[in-house]
Amino acid sequence: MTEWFESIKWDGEALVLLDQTRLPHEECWVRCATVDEVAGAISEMKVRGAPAIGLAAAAGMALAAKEAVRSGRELEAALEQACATLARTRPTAVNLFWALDRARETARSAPSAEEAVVRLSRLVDVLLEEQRESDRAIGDYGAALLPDGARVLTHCNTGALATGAYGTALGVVRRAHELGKLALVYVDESRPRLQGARLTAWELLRAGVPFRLVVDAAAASLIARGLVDAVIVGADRIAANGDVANKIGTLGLAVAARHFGVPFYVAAPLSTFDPGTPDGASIRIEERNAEEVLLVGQERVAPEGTVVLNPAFDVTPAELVTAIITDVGVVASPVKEHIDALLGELARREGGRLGAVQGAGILPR
Ligand SMILES: CSC[C@H]1O[C@H](OP(=O)(O)O)[C@H](O)[C@@H]1O
Repeated sequence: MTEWFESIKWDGEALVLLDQTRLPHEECWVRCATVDEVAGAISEMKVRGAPAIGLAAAAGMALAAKEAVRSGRELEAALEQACATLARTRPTAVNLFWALDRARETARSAPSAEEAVVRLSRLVDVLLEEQRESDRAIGDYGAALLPDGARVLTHCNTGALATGAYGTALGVVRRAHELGKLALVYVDESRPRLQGARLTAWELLRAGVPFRLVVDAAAASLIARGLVDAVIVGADRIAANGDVANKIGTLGLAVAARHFGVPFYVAAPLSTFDPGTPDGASIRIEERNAEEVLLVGQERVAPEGTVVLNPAFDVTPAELVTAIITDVGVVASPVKEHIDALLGELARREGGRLGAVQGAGILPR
C-alpha cells in the first residue's frame, strides 16, 4: 500500500486532527491538548471512524496522565475520570473501549506516574503503527478476494480518515486499484452526515480511484441491475457471533446483496471484534441529534414540529455476511461458525486476557 496522507498526528504534547467536519471544502487542523478537547472532537465527529476514535481516546488518556503529573493529582483517579469522559463520547465503536483498556493496562504497568506518562505517550505511537500494519494486511487480504475489473459499492467512510492509517474497506479498494483490479467504486453518500459524499469522495479523488457518488437509495438498484461485483463496508463493532454494527444503511445493502447473489464483505481489524458482546441485539446503537436529519447543510428541510429518529448505526446479522476481512486473515462463511478461530487469535494477541478459543475457518496469513 503506497504512502497516504496523515489525518491524525501525535507529538506527545497534543493530538492534532484533520477536522473531518470541515472537509472536503476546508483542510483545517485542530489541536487537542486536553482530554476534554479530545472528547469534544470525538463527540462532534471532528475525528470519526472506529479505529480513529480509538487512537484519539488513547491520546486523551496520555494527555490526562501528563496533566495529573503536572498538577500533582493522583494518577489512578485522574485516569479513571478521563476514561469515563472518553467512554461517554460515542457508545457503538468498540475500538474506543479497546483503546481505553490498552491505555489503562499500560498505565498500570508503569512503576511510577512519570513513567506512566512516558508509556502512554509511546502507546499512541504504537497504536498508530499497529493500525498502519493492520490496514495494509486488510488491504492485501481484501484485494485478493476481488475479481479483475471489480466494480465495488461501499458505504460511509472507511479510509485513512476513519483509521488514521490507510483505511479498512476503502483500504481494500485502494489496494485493488494499486493492483489494477478495480474498475469502479460506487460511493453511497451516507446520509445524514454524508461521510461518503464529503470524505470518501475526497479520499478517492486524492488517490485517483474512479468512482461514482450515488444517493443511498440508489444502492439496491445498482446491485439489482448487476452493476456491482461486491459490496464492502467497515464495522464499528462485531459481536461474538459475527453480527456487525456499522453505519446506518449497511443492513439494507446486505439484504440486497444476499437477494441478488452479490458478495457482502466486512473489513475490520481485530480491535473491532468484541467477544464480550454475544450478539448484535446486545450492541448499543448511538442515537444522534435531530438536527443531523432536519438539516441538509445549514438549510432546514423538514417543517417545524417534525420529530426525528436518528440511529447512527444498524446491525447486520452474521448470516448475511459473506466474509470478514481482518488483519490476520479472512473469516469465511459461515462467519458464525468460523469466528472462534479469530477470537482465539485476538485472545493470543491480548495476552490471553479473553481466554483462548479453538475454532476453524480462518484462512492463515
Ligand atoms: C473503519 S471504521 C469506519 C466506520 O465508522 C463510521 O461511523 P462514523 O462515521 O459514525 O464514525 C462507519 O460506521 C464506518 O463504517
